[in-house]
Order: sequence, then structure tokens, then C-alpha cells
Amino acid sequence: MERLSLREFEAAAHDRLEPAHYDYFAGGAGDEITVRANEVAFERLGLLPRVLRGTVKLQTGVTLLGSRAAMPVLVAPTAFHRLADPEGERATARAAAAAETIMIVSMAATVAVEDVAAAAPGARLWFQLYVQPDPAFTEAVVRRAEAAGCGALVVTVDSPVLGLRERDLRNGFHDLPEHLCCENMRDGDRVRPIAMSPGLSWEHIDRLRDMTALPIVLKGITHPEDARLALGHGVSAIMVSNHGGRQLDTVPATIDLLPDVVAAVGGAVPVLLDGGVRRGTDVLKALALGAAAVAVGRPVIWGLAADGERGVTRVLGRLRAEVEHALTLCGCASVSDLEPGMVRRLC
Ligand SMILES: Cc1cc2nc3c(=O)[nH]c(=O)nc-3n(C[C@H](O)[C@H](O)[C@H](O)COP(=O)(O)O)c2cc1C
Ligand SMILES: O=C(O)C(=O)c1ccccc1
Repeated sequence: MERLSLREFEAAAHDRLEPAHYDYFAGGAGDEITVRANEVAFERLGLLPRVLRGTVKLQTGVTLLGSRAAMPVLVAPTAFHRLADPEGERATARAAAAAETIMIVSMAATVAVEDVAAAAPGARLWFQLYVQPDPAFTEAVVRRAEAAGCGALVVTVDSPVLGLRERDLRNGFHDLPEHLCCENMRDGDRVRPIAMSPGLSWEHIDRLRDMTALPIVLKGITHPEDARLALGHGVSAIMVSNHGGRQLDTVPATIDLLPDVVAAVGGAVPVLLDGGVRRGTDVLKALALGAAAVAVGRPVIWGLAADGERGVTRVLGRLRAEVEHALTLCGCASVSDLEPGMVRRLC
């Protein structure tokens, strides 16, 4: 039976994954209040369609920081794809390339960024960075991402320490199995552990800005004041994210935080959003409220675990079909026709 909704892919992934690996992918910090809030907040919003607008030719594409994407849905950076499929990030990148959308490769990928790029010709890759305590190593990783052809550097700023994930503690899941490692952390003949940096500050962003010509995206902005500060540090985009509820528990849902961040940014740079996007209608709600595009994390993992590259292709394809369908029903020929007045609180 053909899987239709993204939730059906999660059920299939649940059946196929080792329980501790499923918990790692699905889980979040603390009571998982934020994990649930991200999805529930989308359900609490309704879409108010416009009619009689004669929308025949649909335009779902967006250009972000010079990268063209055929749909306003990106692949969020997620770790450890080879726990879900032997091809891992290679499979994900091929599916993203086939969908003509951008994949943000995680620093914690289990395939080296060079090998991800080589496996998926035509892929539009961005690279997610955790700034490391050793500046020379951080720079070496940035150079690898540049050389591999990545089009932007996505700096994760919501993780001064790793979130407290009780499912992982209970399952004793803290390391990859022997045959896997974080390939972007290779340094000569050793593999460094990924360090979280409580000392990370705006100065580090300035240093990165000087180090590379790549556009810098700050991932994990939730406070409008931080969005405003980011503009003074030359960032090229802001990603409203609570890390899918895996870092600080009880951070509000990203879709509820978006309007204030969009207002603070005032159109100066694109604002992206991730967290809880499971339907085409969720994508429309975020775009109507001012996001330039959204990203999906767990749904991609579910597709990968369910059916490898083909599963990711199907997940992205379903989302695209849902976006197109909802746009037509909303009387919008293009994502730029969406506006805040089309989103209403349902309950
Ligand atoms: C299993 C898993 C691993 C993740 N790994 C990373 C990572 O390596 N770097 C990062 O910046 N964010 C990481 N994230 C956060 C995602 O980029 C994204 O913010 C989040 O998954 C979005 O929420 P969603 O899963 O509801 O779509 C991870 C998320 C999950 C679920
Ligand atoms: O699991 C995560 O959410 C994540 O961001 C991460 C961080 C370091 C190593 C692996 C994954």
C-alpha cells in the first residue's frame, strides 16, 4: 500500500529501526513539550483561502542565498543518516537533488561532505556547522565545505550544551556503532568528538564572517532581539528553530515565534523556519506568516528508514504535491501570493 502522509512514513520507520535509534530520531529534551508544541501549533492555525483568482500556472520555486529550490521546503540538517539506511546521507542527497531542493548537510553526518557531494551530482548543498573550540579545526571544516561546493554555512547557535534527552539516557544511546563515525570530524587519522561550545558569542560569528565568503545562516534564533542583533553581524539569513524540541524544552512552537522574528528582521534578510512541518498546509502557514522557506528534519529520516533514497524522494514528493494542491485551493499562483491575513487561529 502506498504511503501517503508523512505520518505513515513515521510508522514504517518505527517498524524498521532499532528501538533506541527510533527514540534518538523521534525524541527531544525533557518532557518533550516543545517537540509536541511544534506540531500542535500548526494544527491550531487555519488557512483562509481566496477565490476566483484564476490560478492555472503554479510557481512553487524559491531562490535562497543564490540557490534555486523547486519548492520552499529544504532538508534540515540531521545527524547519523547511516543509522537509518546504509547509504545514509548519500541517499538523502540524491533524493534532495531529484526534488531540486536544498539539503543542509549536518556536521554530524556519517558520510563525509565531499562524498555526499560526489554521490549526488547537481545537489544543492549547504553545510551546518557547530563552531568547535579549536579555531584551526573549525576553519579546516569550513574549507572542506567550501571545496565540496556547499552554497552556505548554517551555524547552529541553539546548542551551547547538548539537550537532556531522557530517551537516550534510558536507552544508553550515546555513541554510534563501531562501523560508523562523524566523517566531517576526521582530523588526520583520528576522529574528533563534536564539542558543544558554551562560550560561543557574536565575536565567533564575526570571525566566521571574515573567514569565508559563504553566506552565513544563523540556525536556532527564537528571540526577536537576537534576530535584530544578527542583522548587525552581517548574517545572510535567519532560521527560526528550536532544534525540533531537542535542546531547551518548553521553548514555544516555532510557528508561534515566527511573526515577531519576521517583524524584527523587517525584510532585511530571508527568515527560514523548521520544527513540526508535516503537511503542505503547514508550509503555506509559515510562508504566509513571512518565512521564505521551511525545512523538515524528522520526516526525511522517516522516509530514509522506510525505504532509503526512494523513501526520501517520496516524502519530498508528497510534500511538494501537498504544497501545490493547497496553493491552488488558496487561490495562490505562487508562494509570494500568500499573506498573513490568510492565517487565522482555529482554537
Ligand atoms: C535526529 C536529529 C538529528 C539532528 N541533528 C542536527 C544536527 O546535527 N545539527 C543541527 O543543527 N540540527 C540538528 N537537528 C535539528 C534539525 O535540524 C531541525 O531543527 C529539526 O529536526 C526540525 O524539526 P522537525 O524534526 O520537527 O522537522 C537534528 C534533529 C533530529 C531530529
Ligand atoms: O542530535 C542532535 O540534535 C544534534 O544536533 C547532534 C549534535 C551533535 C552530534 C550529533 C547530533
